[in-house]
Order: sequence, then structure tokens, then C-alpha cells
Amino acid sequence: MGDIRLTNLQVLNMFPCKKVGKTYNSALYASTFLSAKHKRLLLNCGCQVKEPSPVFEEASEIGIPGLCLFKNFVEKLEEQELLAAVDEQPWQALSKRRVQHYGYEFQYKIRNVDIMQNMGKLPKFTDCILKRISALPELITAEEVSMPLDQLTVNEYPPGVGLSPHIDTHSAFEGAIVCLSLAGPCLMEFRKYETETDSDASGLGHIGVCEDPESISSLNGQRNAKIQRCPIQCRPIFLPERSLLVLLGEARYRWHHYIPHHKVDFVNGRKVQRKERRVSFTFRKVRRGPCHCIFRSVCDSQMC
Ligand SMILES: O=C(O)CCC(=O)C(=O)O
Ligand SMILES: [Fe+2]
Repeated sequence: MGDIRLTNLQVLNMFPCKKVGKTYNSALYASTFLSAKHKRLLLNCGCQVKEPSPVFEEASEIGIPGLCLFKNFVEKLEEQELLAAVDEQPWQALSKRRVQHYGYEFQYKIRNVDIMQNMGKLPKFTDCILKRISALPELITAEEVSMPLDQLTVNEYPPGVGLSPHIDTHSAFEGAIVCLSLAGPCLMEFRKYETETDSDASGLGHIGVCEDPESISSLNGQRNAKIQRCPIQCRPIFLPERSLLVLLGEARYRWHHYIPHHKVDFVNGRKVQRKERRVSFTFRKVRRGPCHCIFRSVCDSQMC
């Protein structure tokens, strides 16, 4: 999807269009949210708008090795039972969302866990899903062992709340990252930033406008010069409620994932409202030693 002549990120960011009378954070935001009338106004006053990336709905189409999406992984009744069970447990309030941690507490300041502080087994109400996850052929045949999954973070997102772009810390977890979406859908954007070892960015597919391109995150909570280089690739995927996302290999170790802070997601012409909340269960396996992956430029275990 090419540039339609209208916008240019800098124009919108630095010189908000007076005729439209609003400031937009990014061209993608503008092209997604502006009405046809506002887009016309921008066009007439010489602004430019870039088309948003297409939203993938099938893992097989996204072209990110190691990314798998299983729709309807749990049934509606099971979903209600899981939500009821988790709601009986105490929530920890963060500034914009609530969380629960099992197995090991995830410490946001260091984006890691303390392996000396085991909180016990994962809760009984996850037994059934864990059994089904462990039977997935993609996990059984994966190069890296993911079982047993021994850490669970439950996130509850109100509408309009997302998650900043990040790669789950390599030194913290090994094997797959497994995310179950419950109660509501969301869009998850995968981003690949050019790093010093990836000097050739050709053939990368959609080198696109990302919403919020400034907040490229970090390894261990610190900004990292190597991963702030552009161009970047953005590939959003729609995660319906009751779907299971599995990230292995490159999808897990090399690509950032990001949940835009939207109340509404535009999915290939459909307007999808975020529901009252989205609750995700993220299962991981705590690593006990350094990471030796091949994605050194984004690996906190292998950085000097
Ligand atoms: O909510 C989700 O699906 C993703 C959560 C996540 O990326 C994380 O906890 O690291
Ligand atoms: Fe994550």
C-alpha cells in the first residue's frame, strides 16, 4: 500500500493543519481516524496522509516466522469460567491496567523476574488450557523447549489502553511466549526495527508508518540506540477474543509487539470496538541462564 499523496508524518506532527483544526500524533492516526471530509481538507491544503498497514487476520499471511494464531482456542463457556476464576483473585493496579502474576512475579522496572522467588505452581484453573497448549504440534516440534510454562501474567486492559512496544526480555524467558485473549479483541502490531547488524533493509515488505514511532521501547526498560534506527516494518494482526497467539523464534526474539492505545480498531474496513475489557493470559517459561539466540542485536544477554 503506497503513499497516497496526502500526508507526511512531519507535516502533521510539526505543523498541525489549521484548517482541520486538530493536532494528530501521527499520519497513521490521521489516515485511520479522519473522516473523508477531513482527509479532503488536508488534501486541499497540501498535507499528506499515508495509508495504514493492512491488518493481518491469519498468521500464515503475516510473514513473521514463528508467529502462530489459533482462533477459538477456548469455547465461550470456558472463557467465562476462566474470567470468573481470575476475578476471584486479587488484582494489582498499575497506572492504566490491572495485572496478576503467578509462578514468578514479573518486575516491570527491570522487565525480568527473580528466579529465587518462586510463588508456586500456576493456578489450577489454567490446568486445562496448559494441557492443550502443551499438545500443540508447533510447540512439540519447536527447536527450543517451552514446557513446562511456569510463569503467568494476567493483564486486564480497559478500552483505550494498550501496551508499549517491547520484546519480552530474552534473559527472562525461554521458548515460546503464549498469549490467550479473553473477553475482548485487540490489534497487536509487530515491529521490526533496523539494527546495526541488519544493514540491508530491502525485501522487508511493508516498511511503514507506525503509530507512535517515538516510543520504540527498550531492552530491560532502557532505551537502546541500536534498536531506535529506522526504517521499521509494521505488521498488525487482529487477535479475536478466545484466540491463542504463540510466538516462537524470530517472532518472539526479534520483533517487538505492541498494542495500540485505541478504543476502536480498524480492521480491513471494519470498525471493531474494544470491549469493556480485554483480559490476556500470557504464559512463559522462566530462563535459568543467559540467552544464546542468534538475534544478538536485540538480546540483552549478548549485549556489551
Ligand atoms: O496482552 C497481551 O496479549 C500481551 C501481553 C504482553 O505482551 C506481555 O505481557 O509481555
Ligand atoms: Fe510481551
